[in-house]
Amino acid sequence: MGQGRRMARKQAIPPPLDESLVTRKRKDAPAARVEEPKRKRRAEVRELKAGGAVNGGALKSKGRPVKPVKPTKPAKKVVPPPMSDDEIDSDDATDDDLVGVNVTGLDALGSASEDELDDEFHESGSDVVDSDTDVRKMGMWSEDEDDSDIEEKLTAANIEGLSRKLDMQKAIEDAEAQAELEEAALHTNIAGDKPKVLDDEDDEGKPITNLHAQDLQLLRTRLTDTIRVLGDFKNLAEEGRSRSEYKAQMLKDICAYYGYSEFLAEKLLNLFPPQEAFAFFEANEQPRPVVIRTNTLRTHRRELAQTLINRGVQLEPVGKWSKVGLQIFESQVPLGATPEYLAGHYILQAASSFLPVMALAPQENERVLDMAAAPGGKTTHIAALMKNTGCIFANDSNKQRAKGLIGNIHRLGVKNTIVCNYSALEFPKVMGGFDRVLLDAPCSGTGVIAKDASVKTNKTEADFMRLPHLQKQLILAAIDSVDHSSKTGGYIVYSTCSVTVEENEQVVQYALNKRPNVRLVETGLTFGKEGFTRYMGKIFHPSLKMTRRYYPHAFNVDGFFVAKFKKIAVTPMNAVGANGVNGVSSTNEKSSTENITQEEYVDKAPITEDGEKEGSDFGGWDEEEDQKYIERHQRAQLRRKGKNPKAVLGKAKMKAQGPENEIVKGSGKEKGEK
Ligand SMILES: C[S@@+](CC[C@H](N)C(=O)[O-])C[C@H]1O[C@@H](n2cnc3c(N)ncnc32)[C@H](O)[C@@H]1O
Repeated sequence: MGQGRRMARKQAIPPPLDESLVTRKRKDAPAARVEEPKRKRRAEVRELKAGGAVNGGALKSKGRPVKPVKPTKPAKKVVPPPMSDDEIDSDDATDDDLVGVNVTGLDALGSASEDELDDEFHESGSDVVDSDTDVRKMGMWSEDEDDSDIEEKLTAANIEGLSRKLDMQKAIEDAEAQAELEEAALHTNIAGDKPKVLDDEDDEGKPITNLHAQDLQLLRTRLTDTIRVLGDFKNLAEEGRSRSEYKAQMLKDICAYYGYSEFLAEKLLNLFPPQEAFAFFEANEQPRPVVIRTNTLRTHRRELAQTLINRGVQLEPVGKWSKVGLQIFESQVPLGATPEYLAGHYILQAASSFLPVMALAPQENERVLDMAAAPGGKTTHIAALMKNTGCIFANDSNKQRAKGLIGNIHRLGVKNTIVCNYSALEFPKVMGGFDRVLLDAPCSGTGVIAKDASVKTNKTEADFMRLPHLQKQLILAAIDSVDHSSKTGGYIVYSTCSVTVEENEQVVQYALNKRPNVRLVETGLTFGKEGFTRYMGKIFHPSLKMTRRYYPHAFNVDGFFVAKFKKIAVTPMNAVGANGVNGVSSTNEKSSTENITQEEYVDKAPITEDGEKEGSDFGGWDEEEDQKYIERHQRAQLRRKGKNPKAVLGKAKMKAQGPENEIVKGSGKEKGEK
């Protein structure tokens, strides 16, 4: 996605990322987005009022039918969100994405008027900006306060103005919504007992082809009516109409209204009950909150927050689940060009991108492989959690993207990482024996449609054959690269920014089938929906419950999937290179893992959030550990040359220890003696 699309979107004040909506059962689909239809309806009404004809042609299923709603007041002096450093994780990402930051000339972040902003800034300024010394004296975030204190104080420090604004906004929105509902009830059949779902033909029986703004609103009404009927079919369905008729109608309307290809719309629709599907499609029309991740190799979150607040950034902690994320509400400075950004104190990173790394829970001094690493959002997070110790191999098959990865590694002060440029399929032949492996796989990007709307139409059936095939081969390579006997690890995390079952549960099931030496384990993540154990006639291993799904409508984060495996034995010889076409067990098939008892494996190394660090800003090297590796390498080299490592290295060691040692420990000959 180029910058243009992103820049064209105004970032309204987003709701906070909500991990409180933890739902263990898919059926408990949250009604969290009940507000959404209202919002959309309001947007349309505003368009209609403004006389803005919405592109009727879009209803012929081209592109997005609803133009982005312009803010009512022009936004001034506010700087928009730059693209995330890790933006568009899908493999379709272009080099533009690697630039990752937006320095100048961007649209406004938020739609508040200058006056409003001035007020807020003054407000926060009186608390924070102008009284820097006071704040520091008070210790906005003292070393010993607990997390909740920290979050409360951060919020209190800059959010007062914001919350007043939100209150006002909410009051206005509520009033508008009420008026609209009343207006809508007059025009539509919503108020009726049994909604008569609209036909595709006009009164004269001719097909309605060229729909305009009003039609679009009617289309939306039909969509919501259809969903209502599907939610209570027995009582609300019209006589003689079947459930599948209503479903087909819903699919058609989703394609027309949101601009999806029928192929993809159906795939996504099948993931949810109708009401939740609607919430998902709606959420894909809204940008996700802008989030930055504090680079704890360089700074603390509280210091970073303080500095950014002083620069006019309105922010708050991303949620209790992360100690390093900050959600940005508004900014008067370009977030991709602040001195702190350039000094590597933070990286722009979607909140959901934190999750795979948190699940991986890398430990200090481990050897970690990041198989598909560019542009490095997750690699640099791993490095921070490892406090720059141990060794990370950050691999990406795309050389251009690997350059962006190197850039981020340098900017963020990562010093324990080696970048390599192989197809990850070549692992473990290139290298194996890792304590942990992250496979953030190339995917279709159906979780990030809000960022890249082209996904709506450019994904074909071929993509959903090609990508899962690649993902399945990659996951086997990831498993085979891990050292099952690692004292601290032996874990593999598989993640995608897609929500399709083909790219997630089916890939995981394939891995379980082909590698009986791995088990799924809990991700350790505190929120997220359970992965599917059944889907459209397919049955997956019950442990798939331990995988986690993230949706924009449920948690206000990008769509994501995270699975964590523990490798418990070497890969059996007969499993190596196993190349089944489809590892998914159908209702009739028995999974090869079904008969294996599911022992419980718990990653004893907990997710060590990197909010607090001790010692130097740059972690440090473990000299002793390094020495061991250097010596091992030297010994191997000497042996290859046909020399006796003991003799050569022993001599060198004595020399290094100084003349006294040479005399004492030597062969009795003093230095210089022949
Ligand atoms: C989802 S993105 C990775 C994002 C990255 N983990 C981050 O957090 O910044 C997927 C990456 O996989 C890379 N890729 C695609 N096929 C690959 C392969 N066969 N081996 C290694 N990398 C591959 C793409 O170049 C792309 O950079």
